[in-house]
Amino acid sequence: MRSAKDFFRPLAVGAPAPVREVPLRPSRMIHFFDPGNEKMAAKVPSLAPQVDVLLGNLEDAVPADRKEAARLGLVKTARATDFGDTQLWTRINSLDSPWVLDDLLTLVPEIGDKLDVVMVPKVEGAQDIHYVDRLLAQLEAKAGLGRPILVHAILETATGVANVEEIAGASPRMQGISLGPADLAASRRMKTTRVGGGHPGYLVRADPAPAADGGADAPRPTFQQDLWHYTIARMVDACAAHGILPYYGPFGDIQDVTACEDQFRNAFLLGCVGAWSLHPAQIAIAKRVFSPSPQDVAWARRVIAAMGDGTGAVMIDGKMQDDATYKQCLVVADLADALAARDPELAEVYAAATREEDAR
Ligand SMILES: CC(=O)SCCNC(=O)CCNC(=O)[C@H](O)C(C)(C)COP(=O)(O)OP(=O)(O)OC[C@H]1O[C@@H](n2cnc3c(N)ncnc32)[C@H](O)[C@@H]1OP(=O)(O)O
Ligand SMILES: CC(=O)C(=O)O
Ligand SMILES: [Mg+2]
Repeated sequence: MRSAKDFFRPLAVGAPAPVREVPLRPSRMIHFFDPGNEKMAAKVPSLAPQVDVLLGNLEDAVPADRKEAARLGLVKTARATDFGDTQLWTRINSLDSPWVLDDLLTLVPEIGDKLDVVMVPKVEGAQDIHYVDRLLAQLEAKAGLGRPILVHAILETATGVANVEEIAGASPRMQGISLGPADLAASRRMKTTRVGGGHPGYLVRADPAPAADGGADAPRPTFQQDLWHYTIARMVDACAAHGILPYYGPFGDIQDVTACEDQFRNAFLLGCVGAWSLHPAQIAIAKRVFSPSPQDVAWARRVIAAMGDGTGAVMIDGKMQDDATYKQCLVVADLADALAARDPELAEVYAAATREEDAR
């Protein structure tokens, strides 16, 4: 293991210094597009102002015989597009694939100055991050880049989940982790064929009713459970412990916008900052879910104002507030401020709700 003293030294002579804090830029939706698909790539300039992150996908969903076209398409799109303050990410091919080396050897020199984050699939442990970390440093030095490209890991193997804490802390380059429910299900030999979401067979059943209410013959309600709760919670803790950001990944049933919203909201409430959008229809869902509600923002701001220096206890509308609720409210209010800085419409919605709360 590297000494803590060396952790923030560049891994190659001439490479930019590692970041000390992950930049908290809004990333409510990581919008996937296939850069080799000309129709999709043509939509990038109009999508850029609508999303927080655009991700050129080179891995799964890109056919094997289109890998090179996707890589070159990403170079072309990145060069031709003004992304404004929208981030540009890429998902490279997996580290055991025949394409990943060329992905990195092409992208860093060609568009390294435009790439914010490289997403690495099927990460199994710290060793995978260390490999990418050193290679990126060498390539950044060679390309003369002035800032480091950050790294995002997909949690999608059983071994990766077992090692999630060491992955989260493997490098100052680590920006965040996304849940990859499809590959993870396969790796664990789960018996679901969906991309994320629940399964009607994964449930608990109420006890039989008392004899007076029909006993064993009475219907027994069932309650569907969340297949992903354990993994998301573990991922959130690992990320929070290492100061990086957790994300829910993809929801494959594009037409089921209701269940998509539920899955995203569960992740938001548990601590995730965003999710992937695979189709334009999922962009608005992620934007809605991962922006705190105006009522929650107004309430949080009211508690913060009432708590002064954040210590002690006060009563607001019959509810006790203290140092801990103050911190909870700061999470919501700080997120709202960051989103409002990027989105004037949202800023106005939050301001109006705050005025209304203050007037009560
Ligand atoms: C498990 C994982 O690894 S998940 C991550 C990997 N998967 C992906 O990246 C998938 C990305 N998404 C897609 O490939 C597509 O959305 C699909 C295949 C799911 C559906 O595509 P289509 O059948 O074309 O959907 P649909 O007909 O509804 O598309 C409507 C329009 O949106 C466009 N569109 C669809 N998805 C996207 C996208 N992600 N970005 C930009 N435009 C898109 C289509 O090109 C189409 O354009 P048009 O109206 O000009 O013809
Ligand atoms: C996200 C992803 O890659 C997966 O679910 O497999
Ligand atoms: Mg996957």
